[in-house]
Amino acid sequence: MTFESRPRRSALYMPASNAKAVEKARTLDADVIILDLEDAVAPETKPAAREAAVAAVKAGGFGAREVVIRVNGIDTPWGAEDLRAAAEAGPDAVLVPKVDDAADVRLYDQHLNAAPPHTRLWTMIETAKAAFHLWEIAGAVHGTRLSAWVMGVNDFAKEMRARQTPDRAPFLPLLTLSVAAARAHGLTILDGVHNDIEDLAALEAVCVQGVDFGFDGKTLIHPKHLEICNRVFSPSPEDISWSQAVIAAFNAPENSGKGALRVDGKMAERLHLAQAERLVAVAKSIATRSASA
Ligand SMILES: CC(C)(COP(=O)(O)OP(=O)(O)OC[C@H]1O[C@@H](n2cnc3c(N)ncnc32)[C@H](O)[C@@H]1OP(=O)(O)O)[C@@H](O)C(=O)NCCC(=O)NCCSC(=O)C[C@H](O)C(=O)O
Ligand SMILES: [Mg+2]
Repeated sequence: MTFESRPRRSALYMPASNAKAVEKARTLDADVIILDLEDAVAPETKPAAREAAVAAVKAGGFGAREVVIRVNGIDTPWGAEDLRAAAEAGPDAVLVPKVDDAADVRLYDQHLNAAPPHTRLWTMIETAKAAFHLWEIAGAVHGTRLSAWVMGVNDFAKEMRARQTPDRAPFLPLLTLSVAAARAHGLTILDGVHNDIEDLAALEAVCVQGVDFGFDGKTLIHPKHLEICNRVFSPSPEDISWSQAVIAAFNAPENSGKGALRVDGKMAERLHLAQAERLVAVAKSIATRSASA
């Protein structure tokens, strides 16, 4: 069985113009670093931020962390040059904002023609229009570099004029359908940011909610959020030991040909075996990642 087991529990945004934050990112326990050129950067600083992002990618030093550049939209004064520069720098991925439909994905993909093959296309899901084109946007994975979605709950709330309540009730349909569309097309999907820097209990609650939804990880805006996010999005010791027991049970010769088993007092079917194999693979990649940090 093949599946993406690379950990993407935490993806930390920072303004690419903030040299101190970018330097700090090389030491932080984030699976993904997102060098932002879009909303975190003021218009007058955008060209300098672009240069800084390119220089940071070229300089490297991020270890096992994936490095992503988030560009400005193609309909802005900076988008085309951001895309050209990002393609030339060749980060792990280029994250594009405010995608409305599959045509947008294909357009951005064309702008990355000159990028090296390892550079993937990630898109934000954050517009009201996108909410009605999730299936088509995810389907654009075929024939393009698209490989991941990132939820942009701040922009979505702005467009909807919705309030960001602690239970995120206004966004539950979008979050569920986005995970379903992403899974159906084999995309990685990361949850949106938690804006309150200091309320770590609320952060933990939304991380748990993100895991419950099936997200692979969460985007973050502050290093303080990393420990909680990494912990919550890692398989727990109990999950790992249950998964190992399920794998062992299905591998036992006496169980060959059986579809359903009792494991530690619970029913396990072959669909649980597939889940268990994935969870153990994810746990192994997290352990490998931690050992190399
Ligand atoms: C939100 C912040 C502006 C807060 O900044 P500040 O109050 O200055 O932070 P601290 O003083 O607490 O910082 C302590 C140290 O940590 C470093 N730091 C802070 N934030 C980051 C970061 N994101 N990455 C790396 N390092 C960081 C500081 O440099 C301090 O270091 P030291 O002095 O050595 O102790 C700030 O946190 C920030 O800019 N965050 C990121 C904002 C951002 O990128 N926003 C864009 C993405 S969110 C979004 O747009 C989502 C989506 O599109 C949607 O629509 O929802
Ligand atoms: Mg946004």
